[in-house]
Amino acid sequence: MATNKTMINIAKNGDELHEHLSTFLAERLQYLQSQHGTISIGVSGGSMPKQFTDAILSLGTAVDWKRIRIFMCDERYCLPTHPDSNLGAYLKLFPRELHECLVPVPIEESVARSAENYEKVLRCVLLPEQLNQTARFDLLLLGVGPDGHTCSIFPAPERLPKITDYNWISATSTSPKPPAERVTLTLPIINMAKNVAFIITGRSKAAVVKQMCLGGATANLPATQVRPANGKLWYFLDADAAAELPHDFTAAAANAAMSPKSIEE
Ligand SMILES: O=C1O[C@H](COP(=O)(O)O)[C@@H](O)[C@H](O)[C@H]1O
Repeated sequence: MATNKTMINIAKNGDELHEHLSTFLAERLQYLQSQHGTISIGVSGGSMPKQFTDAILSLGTAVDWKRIRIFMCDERYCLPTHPDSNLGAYLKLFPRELHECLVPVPIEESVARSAENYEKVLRCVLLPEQLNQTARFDLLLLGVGPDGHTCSIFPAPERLPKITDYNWISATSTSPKPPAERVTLTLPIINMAKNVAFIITGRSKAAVVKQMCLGGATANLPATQVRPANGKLWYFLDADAAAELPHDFTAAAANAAMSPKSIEE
């Protein structure tokens, strides 16, 4: 269910979605860069690499790249050179001088070992001095599949065993969406993030979006379980993804100015 921490943006088309996303990133990064330390951003794969890259690169020198670390919210168990690699998609789109901002998921001898070592990377970068704290990402950008998966958390999450010390990262070898082997953030660390933004486009997502915005959380639709405990939640939708929202809901949201609009429960 949308809460009063939920902001909804519905774009008429791809250009407007780009504008919404660029404005959001500019505002969030301006705030985060006024704070101290590294800025940790998690990004997703699929359709997001181009959306995110176009938006953040459009901000030019407003981005303090030397403080930014971009993590994969999930990764397919393959090398960055493989066409399935989420990191590989960003490496192709980011200018070479910014590649050092991209934090790879270690691809080890097994997908479980990759998950274990990725959690160690997170502990070192996100919490160098507070190892027993839960890592709080500054910003997570999530996609959603038509089946309600987000990151690589698919329906029937028993696929995701606790395999790492802190359970911030898990792995699956039975992803129903190829490739089968993946590493992923878990819901506990997702829901500790300070800011979470879904970027969802396409008519195939409309039913899931309706459940995410108007229905309750259910394990059958993992994206509905993303409810940042002390963070803010944004939805960046195109008209197709918002097609099953009530007309007045859509109208109200669509009338919003560029800035996000609080939607009361
Ligand atoms: O396989 C994946 O799918 C989801 C959704 O992708 P989309 O192209 O439908 O937006 C993506 O968020 C995730 O990172 C990826 O591994």
